[in-house]
Order: sequence, then structure tokens, then C-alpha cells
Amino acid sequence: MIEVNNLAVKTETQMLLEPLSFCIQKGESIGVLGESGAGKTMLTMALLQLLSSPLQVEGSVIVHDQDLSVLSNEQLRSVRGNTLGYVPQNVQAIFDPYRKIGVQMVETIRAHERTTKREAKRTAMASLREVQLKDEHYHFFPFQLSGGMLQRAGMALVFSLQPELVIADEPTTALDKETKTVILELLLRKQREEGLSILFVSHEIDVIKKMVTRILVLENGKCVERGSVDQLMNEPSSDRLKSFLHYEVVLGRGTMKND
Ligand SMILES: Nc1ncnc2c1ncn2[C@@H]1O[C@H](COP(=O)(O)OP(=O)(O)OP(=O)(O)O)[C@@H](O)[C@H]1O
Repeated sequence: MIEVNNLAVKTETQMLLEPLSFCIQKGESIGVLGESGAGKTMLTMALLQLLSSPLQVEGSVIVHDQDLSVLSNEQLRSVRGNTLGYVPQNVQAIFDPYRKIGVQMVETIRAHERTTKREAKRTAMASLREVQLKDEHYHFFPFQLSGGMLQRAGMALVFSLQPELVIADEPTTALDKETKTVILELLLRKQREEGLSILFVSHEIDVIKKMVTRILVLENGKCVERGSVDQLMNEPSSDRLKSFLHYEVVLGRGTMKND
């Protein structure tokens, strides 16, 4: 459903993301693994057409045979949300701190779909329940929710628009175990039951292994390795991936076959 061809990001003096190509099919999940500064967020922003001068973006992102770079801002707003859902690491940026969660959800739903307020409220409530929040949270301000609850509310907002592909940029980093489980299980269930496609960005190899079938490893803005999870876990070739695996073993998060 999405085809990325030689996507690159640079400034006048520096290459921040070297040309990268990959496809994601319906119902497929791909992981992007890399350390801080590897270019993971740069990739997600370029995919969503959210970068502007002085950053220069080259290459193309094709969604359902449509090149996103030629779309108007209005068309892009529709693609972002209805087709491509974006879950950032810190969803505080999604919500206006001074307005109630439910009001913001209803507004977003109605900006993307022709629906009544009542119907949008029903969708918002159902979405909140899906992430194991309660109906009362609909009436809360963002600051009244804990960080983990707010991250779940962010997921609810994204899923209330029923996107076909979710781009999740470190969606569970620094969250408690319970919230992490709710978010990861929801993504996997949507993939299994609704054919959701997922681009899962993380520096946590144990999480990425559970979530995806194929991985791209980024280092200094360059894809240094790619392949299926099974293949890469058993025969990593880049030093970057080897060090990720070594780190995981040292932390005792799991036993690797190549240990
Ligand atoms: N607006 C910008 N102008 C110039 N360079 C930038 C800009 N934004 C980010 N960078 C640089 O691009 C590189 C990649 O940054 P990016 O935010 O994509 O890393 P990341 O892998 O997402 O890291 P993290 O996990 O810490 O978020 C870094 O060297 C960063 O300093």
C-alpha cells in the first residue's frame, strides 16, 4: 500500500537520510531500528511530507499509486489521518492542553469524515474503550491524565480515523509495562483482524522483534542492514545490529540464538 523510492533528506551541507527504498503491503509490519540520531524521525517526517526548508527531501512516497509530493495541503491532511496514522513518541504534542480530550477527538473525527457530532462522540468513546480508558476520560483535560493514559488517548485518536497504515515512532518508549502491553497488543490485533499495516520505529530490539516481520537498521542516516526478523536475529551482518543484539543479551532481556 505504500512504496518508498529513494527517499532522502539533506541540508545544504549534510545528508541526514541517505536514499532509502522499501514497500509495505496491506497487513504487513516493518520495523525501523536505530540509535538516537540515526534518522528514524527524519524518515517518518519525510514519509508524512512534514519536512520543509531548509531541509530538502528527494525521492517519492507513493500511497495507493498516488505520489504524495504532488498533493495539495488539503489532500495531504486527508491522507494523514485517514490513510496514514501517526503515533509520535510524545503525544502531548497532539493534544491542545486547554481543551478536553473528547472535544478534540470529535473535532478531529469530523474534520476527516462527514458525520454528526453524536456519531463522532460514539466513535471517540469506542476508541477510548479500545485502549482501556473509561468513558469519563472523554471529559478530561490532557493534564488530568497520566503520561501512559495520554499516550493511550493519542492512540485512540489515531485509530478513531481508521487509518490503513500506522507510523508509530517509539510509541512505547519510557512507558510503564501495562501501558506498553495495551498499546502493542492493540496494534497487533488491528493488524491481525483489520489488515492494518505498521511501520514501527524503535531503538528497543526486544519490542521490535515482537511487532514486525521485517526490519531496516539505520545508522547515521543510512540503512546498514535489512531483512526478515528471523534472518537478522540469527545472522546479523552489520556492527550496529550486532551491538544491539549484544546489548540485549547483556541486559538479559532474552536469549538470542547467536548468543
Ligand atoms: N531540522 C533539522 N536540521 C538539521 N538537522 C537535523 C534536523 N532535525 C534533526 N536533525 C539531525 O538529523 C539527524 C537524525 O535525527 P532524527 O531525529 O531523525 O534521529 P532519531 O533516530 O529519530 O533519534 P531519536 O531516537 O533520538 O529521536 C540527527 O543528527 C539530528 O541532529
